[in-house]
Amino acid sequence: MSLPHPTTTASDSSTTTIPINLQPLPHLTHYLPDLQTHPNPLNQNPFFHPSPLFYIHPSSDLVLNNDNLLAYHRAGPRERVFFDPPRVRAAVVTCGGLCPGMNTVIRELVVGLWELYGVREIYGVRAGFRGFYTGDPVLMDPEMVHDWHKKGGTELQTSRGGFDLDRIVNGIQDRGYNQVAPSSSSLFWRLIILIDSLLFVAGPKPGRRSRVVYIIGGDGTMRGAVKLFDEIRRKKLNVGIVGIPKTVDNDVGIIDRSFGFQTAVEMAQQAISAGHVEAESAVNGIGLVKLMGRSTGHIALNATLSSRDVDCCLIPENEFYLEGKGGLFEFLEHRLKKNGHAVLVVAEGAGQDIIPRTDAQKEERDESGNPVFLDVGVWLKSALKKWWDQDHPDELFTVKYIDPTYMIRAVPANATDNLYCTLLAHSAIHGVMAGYTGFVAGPINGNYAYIPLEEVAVAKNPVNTAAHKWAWVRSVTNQPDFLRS
Ligand SMILES: Nc1ncnc2c1ncn2[C@@H]1O[C@H](COP(=O)(O)OP(=O)(O)OP(=O)(O)O)[C@@H](O)[C@H]1O
Ligand SMILES: O=P(O)(O)OC[C@H]1O[C@](O)(CO)[C@@H](O)[C@@H]1O
Ligand SMILES: [Mg+2]
Repeated sequence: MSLPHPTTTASDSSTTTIPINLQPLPHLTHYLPDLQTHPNPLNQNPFFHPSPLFYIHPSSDLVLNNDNLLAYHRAGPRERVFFDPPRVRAAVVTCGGLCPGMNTVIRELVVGLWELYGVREIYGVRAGFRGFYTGDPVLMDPEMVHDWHKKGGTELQTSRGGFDLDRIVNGIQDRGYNQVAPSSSSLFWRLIILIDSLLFVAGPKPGRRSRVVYIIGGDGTMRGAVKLFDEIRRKKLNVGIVGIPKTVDNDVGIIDRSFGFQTAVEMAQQAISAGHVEAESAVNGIGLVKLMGRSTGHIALNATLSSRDVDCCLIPENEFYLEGKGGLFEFLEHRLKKNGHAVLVVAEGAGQDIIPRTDAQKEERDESGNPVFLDVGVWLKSALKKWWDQDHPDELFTVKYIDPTYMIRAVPANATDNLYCTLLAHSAIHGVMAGYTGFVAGPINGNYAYIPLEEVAVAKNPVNTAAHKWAWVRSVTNQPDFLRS
């Protein structure tokens, strides 16, 4: 199959022919045509000898997305690389909320760059995008990061807001980091790096340093990364930009799922079990568990399916109502009569349209511009009590509200997510080294691919309430569909 053509055709030995649209992927040579290539340093690795099938060849360079029949370049090492590893200066940054596995991705980027490609200058940019123009970067090596995969959070710190494009690009351009890291903080090194920065600004010539920037973050971060990439391309800078999608909510589209999501679902089981125990141990007891999920209910949905203790799962994609026929109160009334207790799981973004709020509350945004939600759990608890007191003033009733919010994301990744993070990091490294830029590394139908950043930044991943998985939830819970008849 010939790859440079965006549209090709694949046919099998039978009669069907499927048109395949190979998504074009930005490459540094698109605006720096004279870049030199080098043999992949993996050829010189003393510990393993790449077999002929080790490198991705044009004939195997394709991952098909079954959902939209688009094809993407396959992730993996290429025979020739567009960076001279000893002259690479890499930066890693983490943005947005926490997610299990962030530290694993950082660790694997450092170890992979160091061990596989021989890169020795790997900087951690502190506290999100703003770290490109404030504070000191940290020089990382395998020894420093060796146990980071066992830690929750991000050792580099993270933040929301602070996306100042000019200052970020200037930060990268003027060497990126205004302070030399500890191991090279002598005046001599400062001078060398200053000269190097001036040469870098002068243009990409053989022997000059190249930058690669690994940006770990969610949908907002990817939108910022697109702007950063566009500006870097406009300025024709020899800087590779790669995004690694991170979102505990699993709200980034195209890829199969985001790292840390499964760990979060696993952690959510503890909250649901506690809600179940509390509910069962009370007369007319309700266990109400709020789980993360700003605009998507994937955590609530998956936690419900795995737990089987849940009577009703409320997600942002499926509007619900409280009173009247087919409403939540009527359903709970039946469940309490039948079982004596009920467990309710609600995603934090659910019901936001029906919670009363002031005009000021409607306008409230966080530093990144995301809407600030009211607490659906607190509101539901109070609404449930009011309803019961009104309809059953003489009967006992208890609502135990459990809000494990940060507990499900501020933990180390589980084994599956750790493996996933490793593959993501290595995929990202191979792609950048091969000269690709402005892309995201991620799995599509189980195969790791390189997807243009622009596509990922706009691709959302809502729960499809018309699809099988939501029908499965409803068959497990038998909850109402909340479609007013
Ligand atoms: N449209 C945008 N353009 C440029 N930068 C953006 C944009 N949206 C968000 N950002 C920046 O991206 C960073 C992270 O964004 P945000 O806080 O929305 O988190 P996120 O990446 O979506 O992660 P998550 O929602 O999973 O926690 C912030 O520094 C924010 O300023
Ligand atoms: O970390 P913060 O700013 O409190 O944001 C919490 C939000 O981050 C997320 O974990 C990821 O977007 C959401 O589920 C949640 O609404
Ligand atoms: Mg987000």
